[in-house]
Amino acid sequence: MKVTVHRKAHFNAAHRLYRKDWDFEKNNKVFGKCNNPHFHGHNYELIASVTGDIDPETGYVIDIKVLKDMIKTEVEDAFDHKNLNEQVPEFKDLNPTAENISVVIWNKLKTKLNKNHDLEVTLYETPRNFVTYKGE
Ligand SMILES: Nc1nc2c(c(=O)[nH]1)N=C([C@H](O)[C@H](O)COP(=O)(O)OP(=O)(O)OP(=O)(O)O)CN2
Ligand SMILES: [Zn+2]
Repeated sequence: MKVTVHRKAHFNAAHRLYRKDWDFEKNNKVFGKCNNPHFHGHNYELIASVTGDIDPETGYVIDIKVLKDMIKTEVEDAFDHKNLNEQVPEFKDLNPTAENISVVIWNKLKTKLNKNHDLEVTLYETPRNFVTYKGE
């Protein structure tokens, strides 16, 4: 019997969507206003969903406090109030789209979870734009 535990979190971050190997015109054509060199920000909302068996002793799939602390260390402390392109090493050569941010978050959290836990990340870039990634 598998149960999924969800934890919400949020962070504010700035980014610019562009490729360093494309000129400004091509970046503008593909990424539009998101290519603004002065960057822009989003209030990202994250849902980390951990699936596993209920431990018969504790009744937990995972202690939510543990998940909360993990998200704080791996995501909030690393991304909150940062310029993703310039201050977060994972995006030095990786466009910080919602898709890529979700994969980076998934990789960071997955290494901290028990092997028998499955993880799905849902990342809202805006209230209407969101992505999901579960490591497949
Ligand atoms: N597939 C993706 N498409 C876009 C991404 C992304 O990460 N993945 N990101 C962006 C920009 O970050 C952009 O800033 C999105 O915000 P916004 O322009 O506010 O979004 P909308 O135009 O959809 O706003 P609405 O108010 O919902 O119309 C663009 N594309
Ligand atoms: Zn954006």
